[in-house]
Amino acid sequence: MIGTTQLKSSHLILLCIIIFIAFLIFLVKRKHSFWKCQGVKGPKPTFFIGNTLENLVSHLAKLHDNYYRKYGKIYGTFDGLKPHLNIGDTELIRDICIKDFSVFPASFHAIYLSPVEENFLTKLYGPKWKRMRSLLSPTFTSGKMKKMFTLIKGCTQDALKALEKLSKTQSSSFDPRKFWGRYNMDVIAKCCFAANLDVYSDEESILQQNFTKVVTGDPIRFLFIFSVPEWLTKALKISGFPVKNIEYLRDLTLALIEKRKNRKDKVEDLLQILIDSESPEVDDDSKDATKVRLTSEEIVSASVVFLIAGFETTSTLLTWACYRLALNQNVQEKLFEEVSAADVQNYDVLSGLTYLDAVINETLRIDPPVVVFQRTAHEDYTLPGTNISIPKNTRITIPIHAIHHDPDNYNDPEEYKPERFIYQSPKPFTFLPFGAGPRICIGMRFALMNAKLVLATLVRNYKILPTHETSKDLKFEKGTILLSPHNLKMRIQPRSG
Ligand code: HEM
Repeated sequence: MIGTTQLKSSHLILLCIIIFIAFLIFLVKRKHSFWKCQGVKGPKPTFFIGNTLENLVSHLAKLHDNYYRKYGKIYGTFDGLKPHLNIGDTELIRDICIKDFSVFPASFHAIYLSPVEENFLTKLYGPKWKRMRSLLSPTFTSGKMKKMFTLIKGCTQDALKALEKLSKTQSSSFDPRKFWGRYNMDVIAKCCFAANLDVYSDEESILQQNFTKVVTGDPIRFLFIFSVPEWLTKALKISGFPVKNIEYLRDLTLALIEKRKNRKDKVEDLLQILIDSESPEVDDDSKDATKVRLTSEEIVSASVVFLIAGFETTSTLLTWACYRLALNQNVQEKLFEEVSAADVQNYDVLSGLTYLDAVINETLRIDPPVVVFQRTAHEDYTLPGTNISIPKNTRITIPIHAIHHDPDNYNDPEEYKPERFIYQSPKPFTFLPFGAGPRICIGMRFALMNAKLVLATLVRNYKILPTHETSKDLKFEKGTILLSPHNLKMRIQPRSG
């Protein structure tokens, strides 16, 4: 009798477990049929985790290039159970980034944020973003860029000295990624933190170590945040960047701000521009704009975000420019002709060099340093001209690399041809290295000025050459949204002597 009762209750438990598992499978399958039901193609999601794993095991550029080729300009993926839409259609990109910006005001999704990160421009949206963006935008006008040009010229001269040393070594071979990383750290340390670092020495100062930790980040942590549901990162309090190192930079900047307040002579750097910055406050309820300044804490956040957003992006651009010039000696010679006949140390002359501009643009097209950018829907939305509807909080990815390599957008997209930027302009929303719309990269002008100056200086003085180790079929670093080449080597040869 007892035996039969036990058997019955164990059967009941087993039945409950089976029903529960069946219900779970049904629920997951239903969630994962979201795109199929709307006729949107895409890679098959893995049970429960969706397409998150692919982000970890392959590089984002290659992954999206494959999806784009296979499924077309609109494809659906899943972050866990959450639908994620990927859009390469230029009309829809315009709608999302500009026309319906109010529906898509945020870029990378805000998750758990440490106090300094809370004011990062990249993370803000709505009125807070509007205010911060309008306070920071005047920092990058051409007048301000001209003022900072002298400071960057100093960094370029130091880079030239380091290259001279390098060219005297037997192999004169170097890792461009490492070299441009050092150069760019020097630029940002001088412009944002008034710091003189000995970047070309092998010993790292404590400040440099902190910079390195903040900019290198942790790819696994980043991808985790990028891919998993928001509640999980919030619950685990996983912030995007190493808090201890960010706090070190905060204390340094706060001390600098105090010091600057008591100084009569002004230094022409980004930090000073931020301290001096004034702009009409954006107040949706009032038509009377009042002048406000950035608070010290906001200046700290701006300096740190400029370091994070500007450091590896610009050095990646310079790395690819060297690679493409080394493999395309005819392009390099044409560039040499232009820059050797011009006073590249003059801001206006440099800005007017058409071939240099085309070389930089073609490098940004073929090897965009940032391979995707994102928006998040803050309301339910139906994509114009389609029957595709997305719920509030859906993330949208714009696959920059895939768009730049689409033969519908560029003839012979795999060929490196700077001329294509001289004789015609790209079709709207097909050239997106700095994103698009009101959230377009705020540091674009600074990055271009910096990259043009140092590249022109390099090409005037040295020939960039491949080594036997320079592969034509490079591998990329995984776990990053940057297009970082893996294990790249290059050689330089002085032009004179
Ligand atoms: C070649 C160099 C660079 C590239 C390729 C690049 C690319 C990008 C891209 C793709 C975005 C996203 C735009 C969007 O969502 O529409 C972005 C945003 C941003 N970038 Fe850059 N960037 C570069 C250099 C810099 C520099 C030098 C700085 C600062 C000094 C900077 C600061 C920022 C900031 C603060 C944002 C966020 C803007 C906002 O959300 O309002 N970037 N960048």
